[in-house]
Amino acid sequence: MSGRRHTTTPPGTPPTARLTARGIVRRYGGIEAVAGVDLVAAPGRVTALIGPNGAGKSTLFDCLAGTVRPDAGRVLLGGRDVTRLPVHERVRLGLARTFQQIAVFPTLSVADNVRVGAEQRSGAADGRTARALAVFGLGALAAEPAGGQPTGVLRLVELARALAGEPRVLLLDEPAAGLDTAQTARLLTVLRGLADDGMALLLVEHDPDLVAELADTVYAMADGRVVAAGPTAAVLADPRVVHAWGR
Ligand SMILES: Nc1ncnc2c1ncn2[C@@H]1O[C@H](COP(=O)(O)OP(=O)(O)OP(=O)(O)O)[C@@H](O)[C@H]1O
Repeated sequence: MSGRRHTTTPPGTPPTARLTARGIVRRYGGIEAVAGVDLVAAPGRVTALIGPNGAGKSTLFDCLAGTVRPDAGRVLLGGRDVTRLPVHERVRLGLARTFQQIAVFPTLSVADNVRVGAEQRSGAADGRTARALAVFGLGALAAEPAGGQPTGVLRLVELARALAGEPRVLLLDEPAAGLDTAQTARLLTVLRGLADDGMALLLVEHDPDLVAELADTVYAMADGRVVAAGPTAAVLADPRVVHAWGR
């Protein structure tokens, strides 16, 4: 996933970037959905955000992606404060995301869905579209309408669309949901490869086996706070995580 020359990333911007959350707070009425969270998603690493339902994972994720504005705290992308930047500006700086609820354009072809991601950057979108389709083995379905595809394929289309913008930081909300065993295996290989090439990956994930296999670093949240953070094996064995996650 090289090809910075194809992007509109501002000149002098390094090809890799760290995503940092500092003291993020987000309230809904009387609830502190996120109650002061620090987090780093580093280049070349897969970072997982885990925790029980209602822990605040999605809210934090949305604060990082730009769809929710935090009440306090800062979001830094490659050292730049993006806290007040809208989603499309963060995308331009190299941030991409996928959604828990699959969001594809059903009337567009598989390829045109992926092209939407490729066109987030200037330059030849054809090449980026073709590469992203190939990464997920979607070439044979390129001309088919997305609307008729099974959930597993749609999940891959969404991932390919995020990848087609050649992001520096990729946020993934339960990326393997709806995938079969073979698709999940392929996904894990692709995601590992992206991290090994220098991308920073942050995923919200409920499946402990997937986290154990893929993540380098884990942040465990409960009640809006990080209750444990560090290397995957240590966090997954932490009694607070076992208790809060109900494992
Ligand atoms: N738009 C909203 N309006 C009101 N309350 C919200 C809103 N979004 C989230 N909350 C509340 O904030 C808290 C954290 O929710 P959030 O969805 O971030 O948790 P989560 O860890 O992502 O849960 P899940 O794993 O079920 O997706 C919950 O108490 C939830 O009800």
